[in-house]
Amino acid sequence: MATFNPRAILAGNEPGAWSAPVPITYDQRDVLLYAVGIGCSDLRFTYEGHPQFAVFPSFAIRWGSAGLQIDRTAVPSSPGPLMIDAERCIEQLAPLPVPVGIGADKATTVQVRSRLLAVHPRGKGGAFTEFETEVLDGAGTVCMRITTGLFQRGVAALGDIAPFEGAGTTRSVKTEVPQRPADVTASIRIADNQAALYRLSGDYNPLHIDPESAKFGGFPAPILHGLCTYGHTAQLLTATVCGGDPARFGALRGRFSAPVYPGDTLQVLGWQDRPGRLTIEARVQGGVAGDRTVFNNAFFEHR
Ligand SMILES: C/C=C/C(=O)SCCNC(=O)CCNC(=O)[C@H](O)C(C)(C)COP(=O)(O)OP(=O)(O)OC[C@H]1O[C@@H](n2cnc3c(N)ncnc32)[C@H](O)[C@@H]1OP(=O)(O)O
Repeated sequence: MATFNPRAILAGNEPGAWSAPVPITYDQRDVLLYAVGIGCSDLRFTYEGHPQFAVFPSFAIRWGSAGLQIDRTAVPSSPGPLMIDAERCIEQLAPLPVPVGIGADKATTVQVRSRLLAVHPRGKGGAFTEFETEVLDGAGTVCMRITTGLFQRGVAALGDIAPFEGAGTTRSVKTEVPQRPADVTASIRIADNQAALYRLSGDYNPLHIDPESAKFGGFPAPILHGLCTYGHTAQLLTATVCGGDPARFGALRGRFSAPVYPGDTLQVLGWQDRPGRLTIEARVQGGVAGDRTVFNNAFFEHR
């Protein structure tokens, strides 16, 4: 029977060691493809000839846990479609460098390092694992700080995993949505082929395209990447709250509380809870899975 001891790595509930930084290179095509993958239509993010062409801040989200060699004596795994994205936070400290063209010679390079933050058992034989990632530009400035939360489902049923004690300090937050009407609302229909488009940014998990994999994962149809939901939420908030200015994006955190399907209409609601910060929730009405809250325990910080 597999046993896990995250305490061996997360002694005193402190984060694990940082990985060695890994270089990651991207060009304008990667930036453009990501922007359309999250439903952007603002030319600042979708046209390299725009005078304020910029990398959309959540572009970095794909690098969560980059560089980390995961120790499987500490972190349970669940195979393929049974592992799902659970939470994310991205904090922008400085803009990501903008590549000057398309092709390897025009690409820009950042350094990315990660560390393990926490591993905790969750009911029904599941586990919740969190990592922290930093993205550094060529001058060594930390541009982005990312927290990645993954939910390993069904590990007990699959691997008969012995109960284990959690370790580390979670970054999860609980937020209550006010009863009053939202101060900000924005919505977008997720295109039928959005997951097929988003996966071209590098997340080829078949859960998002192959009906058989979706069935194995317990879903009636392929579900949207959590990071695609996150990106849509981020771009709607940037457009609505920040006038489309990426420099005003501070941080976006939240939990993927229920799956989104291509064809759903995503509605993002925000309640100003203090200057520069909104409590956020995203909802879907109807569709394959009926009315549901799909992104909660969430906030957006802006400048
Ligand atoms: C590689 C994959 C890529 C992807 O992109 S996957 C697509 C994006 N992700 C999703 O669509 C996930 C949507 N979320 C869900 O379907 C559900 O959400 C979960 C299956 C993750 C969990 O649901 P359930 O098993 O019914 O859990 P519970 O009974 O509601 O809660 C059990 C404990 O787990 C915590 N929890 C629930 N959801 C999450 C989450 N998303 N992230 C972190 N923790 C979660 C709760 O708090 C609670 O814990 P406490 O008993 O200690 O209170």
